Amino acid sequence: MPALRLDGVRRVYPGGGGPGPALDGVDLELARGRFLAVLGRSGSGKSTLLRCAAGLERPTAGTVRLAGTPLAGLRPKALTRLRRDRIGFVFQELNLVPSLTALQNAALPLLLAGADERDERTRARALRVLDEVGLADRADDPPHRLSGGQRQRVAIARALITAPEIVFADEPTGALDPVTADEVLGLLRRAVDAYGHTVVMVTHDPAAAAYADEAIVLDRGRIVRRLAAPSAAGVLGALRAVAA
Ligand SMILES: Nc1ncnc2c1ncn2[C@@H]1O[C@H](COP(=O)(O)OP(=O)(O)OP(=O)(O)O)[C@@H](O)[C@H]1O
Repeated sequence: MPALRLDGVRRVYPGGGGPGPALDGVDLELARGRFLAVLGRSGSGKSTLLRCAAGLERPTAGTVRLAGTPLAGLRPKALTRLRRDRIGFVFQELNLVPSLTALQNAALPLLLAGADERDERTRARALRVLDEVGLADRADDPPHRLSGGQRQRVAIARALITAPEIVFADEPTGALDPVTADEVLGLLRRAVDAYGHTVVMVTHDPAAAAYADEAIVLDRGRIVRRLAAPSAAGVLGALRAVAA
């Protein structure tokens, strides 16, 4: 069963948006343990695709299935629970909580689900994911004592802590210098290779897309290119072809 499946997904913003639908009949299947990059020009529908796939927005038509579960059939509470327990998010707007330590930030999804912060198991799980991202020694530091790349690594630890079915990342390296971006991408790659996670990442950067197993290019809400084992040059060529 695929980790994610979209059939005929369409998203129209009533009274808003560009000239056509934000998503215009997207079919997509992503197997478990795969890393997908989503590219396309500004306004092509990347973030809308991510939000619909992650159950943050309901498509106007079509179906989204997460590990076989159709999201449309879920009541709001069940959808919230699914998002909390089975999906990891690395979104730029979902920043870390400044008053919490790295460890507490990483543990946040467990704490929100009712876990006790003083519980040794909660602490151990948070330490384990911080260790996975190479930050176990910074567990007690608040975000302001960490660099941008380290903060992004804490955000990845937080996304991984529930062992989610799928991780959605929206421009996870957009604000990072190339070397730090490379580290963060390497980490996402390792999460897939070493721990079997499934990752969907929106990016503008062909070099970032080269870390993925597959890449898709959107144009006006449609998938217009699919690349297997994408190279940076191949992705750039596909983006140029779409722009032409
Ligand atoms: N909340 C909204 N209300 C109205 N229109 C929207 C909304 N969100 C997105 N749109 C429109 O839908 C289309 C796709 O937007 P989307 O944000 O998915 O593009 P994107 O490819 O992620 O762009 P960018 O690279 O600039 O982030 C655009 O025409 C946008 O104006």
